[in-house]
Amino acid sequence: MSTETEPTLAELERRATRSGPAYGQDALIVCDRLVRVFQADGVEVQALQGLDLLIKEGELTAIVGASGSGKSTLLNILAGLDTPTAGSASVAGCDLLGMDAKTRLGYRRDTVGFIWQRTSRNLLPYLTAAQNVALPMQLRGRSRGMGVGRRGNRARMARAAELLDLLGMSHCLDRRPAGLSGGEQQRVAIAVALANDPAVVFADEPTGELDTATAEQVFSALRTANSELGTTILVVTHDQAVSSEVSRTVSIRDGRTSSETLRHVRTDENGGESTVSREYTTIDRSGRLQLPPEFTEPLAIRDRVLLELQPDHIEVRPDTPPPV
Ligand SMILES: Nc1ncnc2c1ncn2[C@@H]1O[C@H](COP(=O)(O)OP(=O)(O)OP(=O)(O)O)[C@@H](O)[C@H]1O
Repeated sequence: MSTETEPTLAELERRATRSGPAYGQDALIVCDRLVRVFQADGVEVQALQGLDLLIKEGELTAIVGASGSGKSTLLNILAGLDTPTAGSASVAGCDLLGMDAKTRLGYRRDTVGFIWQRTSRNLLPYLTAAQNVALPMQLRGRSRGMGVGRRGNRARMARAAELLDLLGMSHCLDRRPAGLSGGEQQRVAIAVALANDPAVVFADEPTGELDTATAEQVFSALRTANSELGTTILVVTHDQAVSSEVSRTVSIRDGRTSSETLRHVRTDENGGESTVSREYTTIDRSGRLQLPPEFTEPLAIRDRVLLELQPDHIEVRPDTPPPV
């Protein structure tokens, strides 16, 4: 039997604090070792296998991945529609695991906005574009100080018109969804998602039903919302080409983040602008690194590799027999 006394809770807390800043303390969205296991016909499916993700306030990020990689599972958790089996997730300081039904409702109404792939899920067919945008403000009630009655209604319609104008949709204020193209409907849906000034907007395949040119217009509206209003936006899609539309793309593979592409605009000495993109591989919180098949396959790397620390990089070599 051990003679050592057990550390007190205060001591454990002190040790935890001493180990440095908390994971993701400056991020708006924090996913920490998220696991989601489904049971289907007696078979266990691990949709998320310890997914780590940090998103800072003001970022416009796309999550991409093949079918079945876990994108919808992640989005459902972040949207407050599902809870993880293990791990933790928070959005704008809201702990997504510890919410009761009332808090969850408030979270979905005030903290986050949604754009779904099916336009019919985003807009009510019997309301005009402006009325659709005003509706979430009305449902939120008086808390935002827009007042009640006619004055409140005027204030809501004015804000709806402002948002639609920002997204290049001022010509559609009084049209119902049936009188709008698919791309126009999605741009109105962006205004609806922004109506209550949410901290984050989640978009699930928002351009899935659109052709390439129209999809570009929708992404341009998302970029405007991000740059003009500062709203953090997370788009989930299986379309890898979306990388050219956003500044950060995070790839998911087998329920974990695997790689990232960051893009930024570089200005040369003559004022000319060009876009530079860089690809990164993600290291998870345990130091695990996923080597992409484009790197492992040509070198026949399989079970293990040789690592060598250099002053400014790490060398990764195939496991060849040592020289005799
Ligand atoms: N409710 C569920 N019950 C059982 N298995 C599920 C459930 N939801 C998702 N899965 C499984 O979890 C894995 C991840 O699914 P998910 O829908 O998150 O992937 P995805 O990347 O969004 O795919 P897609 O692009 O096709 O929508 C898949 O193997 C899927 O079959």
